[in-house]
Amino acid sequence: MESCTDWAVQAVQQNGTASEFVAKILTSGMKRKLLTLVMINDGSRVLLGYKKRGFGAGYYNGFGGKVEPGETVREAAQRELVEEACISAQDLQEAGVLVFAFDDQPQPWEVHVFAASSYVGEPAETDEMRPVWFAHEEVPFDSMWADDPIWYPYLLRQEHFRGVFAFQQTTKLVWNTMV
Ligand SMILES: Nc1ncnc2c1[nH]c(=O)n2[C@H]1C[C@H](O)[C@@H](COP(=O)(O)OP(=O)(O)OP(=O)(O)O)O1
Repeated sequence: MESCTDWAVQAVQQNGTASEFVAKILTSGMKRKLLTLVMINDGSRVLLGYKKRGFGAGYYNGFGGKVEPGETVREAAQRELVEEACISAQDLQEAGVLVFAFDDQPQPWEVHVFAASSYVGEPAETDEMRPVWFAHEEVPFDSMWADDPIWYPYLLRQEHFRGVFAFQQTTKLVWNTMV
């Protein structure tokens, strides 16, 4: 894996930050952890999964996870969607990239977000996720990661986005910028 994305490092340097650890983590040349996130959007609703276990348990989110060795990011996105929601996207499009720096995780995370409007299969509950449709105006941000309300508007407008987010103690969002 490469060191952290240049645009994220530049964004932090140009905008400054209240959180010293963000600059330190992103400019240290530390390897990043690659993850995926797939958002199914039928034009008026999004399909979210209620995370039943593991990282982010208790939150609604898109479907995704770590990119495994030997996989492309796109292959990982398709695999995670099948594993977590039992569906396969037919029109997977790159929607944006999110970089997360944590004060309590050893590496920055780079999450590649994809959007799709059509799929094969029927969304079904798995060990990890319970899928639920939400109207665009009823997305349950109170039960989601704190960064989500910042980039969802771009996703719903189908505008490509890149964001950098700093979290303390895993879930407390302390700084962000959209690039
Ligand atoms: N802050 C934030 N906003 C939006 N989405 C996310 C975050 N943090 C996150 O981790 N995510 C997303 C990115 C991934 O899609 C998942 C987390 O993946 P995870 O379940 O840890 O990965 P898996 O590979 O499925 O893990 P195992 O269960 O197999 O260990 O949340």
